[in-house]
Amino acid sequence: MTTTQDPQNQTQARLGQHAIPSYLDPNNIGPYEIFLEQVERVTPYLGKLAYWVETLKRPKRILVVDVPIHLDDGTVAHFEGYRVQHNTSRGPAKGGVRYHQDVTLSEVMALSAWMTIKNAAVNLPYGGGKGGIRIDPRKYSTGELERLTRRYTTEIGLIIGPEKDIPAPDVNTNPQTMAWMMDTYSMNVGRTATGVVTGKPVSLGGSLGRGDATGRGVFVTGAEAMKKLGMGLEGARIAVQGFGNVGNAAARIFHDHGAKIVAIQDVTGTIHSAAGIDPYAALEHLGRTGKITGFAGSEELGRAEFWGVDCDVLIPAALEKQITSDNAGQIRARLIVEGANGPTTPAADDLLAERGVTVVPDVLANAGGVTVSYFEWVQDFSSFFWTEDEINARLDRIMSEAFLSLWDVKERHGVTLRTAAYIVACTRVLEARALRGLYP
Ligand SMILES: NC(=O)C1=CN([C@@H]2O[C@H](COP(=O)(O)OP(=O)(O)OC[C@H]3O[C@@H](n4cnc5c(N)ncnc54)[C@H](OP(=O)(O)O)[C@@H]3O)[C@@H](O)[C@H]2O)C=CC1
Ligand SMILES: O=C(O)CCC(=O)C(=O)O
Repeated sequence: MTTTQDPQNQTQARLGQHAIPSYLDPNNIGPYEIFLEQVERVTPYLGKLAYWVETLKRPKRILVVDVPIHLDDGTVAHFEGYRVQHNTSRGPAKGGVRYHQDVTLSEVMALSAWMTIKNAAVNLPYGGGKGGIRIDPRKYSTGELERLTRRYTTEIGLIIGPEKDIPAPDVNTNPQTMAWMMDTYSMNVGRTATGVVTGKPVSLGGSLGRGDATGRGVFVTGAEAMKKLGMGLEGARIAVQGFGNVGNAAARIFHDHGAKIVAIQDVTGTIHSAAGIDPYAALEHLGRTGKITGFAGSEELGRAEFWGVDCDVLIPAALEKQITSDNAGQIRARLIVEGANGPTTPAADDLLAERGVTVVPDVLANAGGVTVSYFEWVQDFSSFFWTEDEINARLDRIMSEAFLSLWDVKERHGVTLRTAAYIVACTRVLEARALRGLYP
């Protein structure tokens, strides 16, 4: 643990600095507070590298941009956009772009920092970055979203690029968004630069397998954890929060391997069926009706009831801070596999650990997406494309090996899998920092 005798802490005190940057509200830090707490927890395990730990607490670069667009009615609207490069010690920044009405600087900082940890935990040659625009995209037309995306790309064009920072899809963005970003960046630099974003359509240099990659990684790490816990896949009862890119792919792949999806929650509601929900049919129902509720053979539950559903595995695949000290005690699953970024607060983590619930943390469980993004980037550079079988085989191997090696670290130190992931990732990032040194 860091102490006041620690010379680095004395330096911080002399400078009048502390962990919370002045551009965040100290009384309401937001999601970045979770990340700071996670760094605090890992510091005692970093040995001499703890000397560099302040590096992790401060993002390397933050760009806040104004994104003005013409709406369809001829008026002008301004939106707040962000791109945060948390760390680039191990390579270019890498991470998605989120469109959501609740996006804040603190949230993008946290998401960017989690990318640093995730990329290092699975040993991809990247730092961490993330972007976002504070907008409810459901209220805007396709044309308005295209203008928004193109203007945002131009504004952040100062700091992105195939060798600098490579965006990808996240909540409410998709391959079409990436196609617009790629095209705008390419027009601005005067050449077709497919490697500037990943998660593109396959016909524009995207990779086969990227669509389902995050959900597939959730499945692979979840299945490995089940083996360790002596749980069988056949008939295992799964509850999924969030039925978008990550949640629905994870549900489909677990279903394909004999597990039973017993509950699904999204923004529109919660459905439950002890007999099991066919996720393919639920997806078709969602596409046709615009909501998950009303699915044949299921009953509707209240939002809070979702957390108490009788299940073996819980997959939060929506947003941050969903599992808190208020609902962690109700969770009946033995295993939680975090498809979302930051779904569990540190206080809830402690409660779950006390209750013997195993958590496969976001920085491992949902790393399948960025892993196939890495494959896409490599394919774009070499202009040589792999088959879907090759991609899936490489993805499965990376995810399984990362899980097994982090499980060993967890056993060796007697810590949670999250702390194990942070030990490995922070060590890799800070080793790179120390080797590169400071200039001059
Ligand atoms: N896409 C990717 O490759 C990766 C994504 N992630 C993380 O996974 C999570 C989900 O991302 P992704 O699937 O891409 O996003 P999507 O936009 O595709 O889907 C988000 C899903 O979450 C639901 N949702 C949003 N808010 C709530 C809420 N308050 N309660 C319940 N459900 C909610 C949405 O419901 P509705 O559709 O009704 O709005 C939707 O089903 C995020 O945390 C993201 O950062 C992590 C790694 C990679
Ligand atoms: O594919 C990527 O580059 C990043 C995906 C992402 O945003 C995430 O893992 O949270």
